[in-house]
Amino acid sequence: MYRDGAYVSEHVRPTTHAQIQPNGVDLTLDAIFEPLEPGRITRNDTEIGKRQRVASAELDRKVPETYYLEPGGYVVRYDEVVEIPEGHVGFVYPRSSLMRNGCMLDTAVWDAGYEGRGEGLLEVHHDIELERGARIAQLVFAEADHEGTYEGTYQGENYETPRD
Ligand SMILES: O=c1ccn([C@H]2C[C@H](O)[C@@H](COP(=O)(O)OP(=O)(O)OP(=O)(O)O)O2)c(=O)[nH]1
Repeated sequence: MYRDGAYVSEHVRPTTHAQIQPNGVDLTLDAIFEPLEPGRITRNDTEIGKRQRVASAELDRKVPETYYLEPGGYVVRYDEVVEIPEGHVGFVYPRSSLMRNGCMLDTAVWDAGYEGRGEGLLEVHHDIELERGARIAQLVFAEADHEGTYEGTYQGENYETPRD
């Protein structure tokens, strides 16, 4: 069974009322990165290739900061710290407005016990303007059996990353 948005919001911080949806909680955009060098995935190891943070558009000196993105693949970091409670698995979907504008978010499985500010792959098929702090995704929780809890590489990721 999927949990309701109010339950999910107890595990996402900070959360404003506007982020709480009937079936989940919207996640907002913090930073955007562009992969620069090849990464590597072997049988025993994973290496994330060097990447560069995308600067916000200087055009019009928009406040809050706004990113103007041309077609390509970008890695986005969400602003909220997410905690996946035991007995659950998390899934992130794109906000439909993103999709309707010709963009897509590709996401993987969010494991029970994971805590951090996660990332997703933003596919831009058509130029788009995204404000930093805009809602771009929605996190939902499904009840799930599991053996053990998440203890991988990304546990606690970006926890301390300052929001500059
Ligand atoms: O779209 C996603 C999906 C998952 N995660 C977070 C939550 C998840 O629990 C963690 C690790 O994901 P995964 O287990 O897929 O990572 P991995 O590549 O297998 O690395 P490791 O084995 O070190 O966990 O990353 C994200 O930030 N974005």
